[in-house]
Amino acid sequence: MRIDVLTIFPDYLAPLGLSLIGKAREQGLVELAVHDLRGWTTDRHRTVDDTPYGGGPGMVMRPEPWGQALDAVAAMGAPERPRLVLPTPAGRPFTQAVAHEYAALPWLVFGCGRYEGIDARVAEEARERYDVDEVSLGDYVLNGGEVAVLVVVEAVARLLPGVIGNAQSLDDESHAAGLLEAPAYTKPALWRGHRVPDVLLSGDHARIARWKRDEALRRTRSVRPDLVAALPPGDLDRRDREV
Ligand SMILES: Nc1ccccc1-c1cnco1
Repeated sequence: MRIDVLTIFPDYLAPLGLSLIGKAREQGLVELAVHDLRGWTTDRHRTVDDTPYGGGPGMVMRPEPWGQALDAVAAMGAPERPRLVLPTPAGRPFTQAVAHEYAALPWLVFGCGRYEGIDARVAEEARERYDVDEVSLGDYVLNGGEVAVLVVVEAVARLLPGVIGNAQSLDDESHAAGLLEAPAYTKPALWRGHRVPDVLLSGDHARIARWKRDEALRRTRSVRPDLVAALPPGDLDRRDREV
């Protein structure tokens, strides 16, 4: 997978060179390039923002540098047509399902907005050369898209074959099968008066699997009833409904 990131703060993306992603890059599973948007400005002050039409506080990112930058990046991998991912509070929710969707794509280009956002015509015009996707990580406000890109890249890259050592662990994680994962424990069996649930020390794999399923359901019902409601009807058996 090829990943390009456009930002006015390239150093913010430095963590993508560490551990998991760093290893994926060494293994040639991910090819990453971070581009400074100011490289496509033409004035002495390398201006990327301006006052908003219609008034209002703050500044908006100018369309010209974005247009030039997106032209240049699209040309780097032509004739492939990349997915342009624009993190924004006004986007569709980024979920594990979207992470899987992205992991199946050959080329992701991320555009990091700052200030009050990017001139709306940029996403509109980019549709000529990109499949454009505006995504939100949640209902809160960040100062820019860079941290959102770090989250999305990690969530996607770890799904690529060979990046995570034990692919099995991907199946048991929260959101993997639409439920939150069961509580996890390790040694010692007794810690400050708190014991590990006996079933986990029983060696009875069928009972352990059932306990994990029950706990996952119980936990999901408690903190994310919306996930239980969204499960396909066939996913919950009669016993599940009694948990
Ligand atoms: N608040 C933001 C500001 C700039 C770019 C993305 C966001 C964002 C993405 N998901 C939630 O917020």
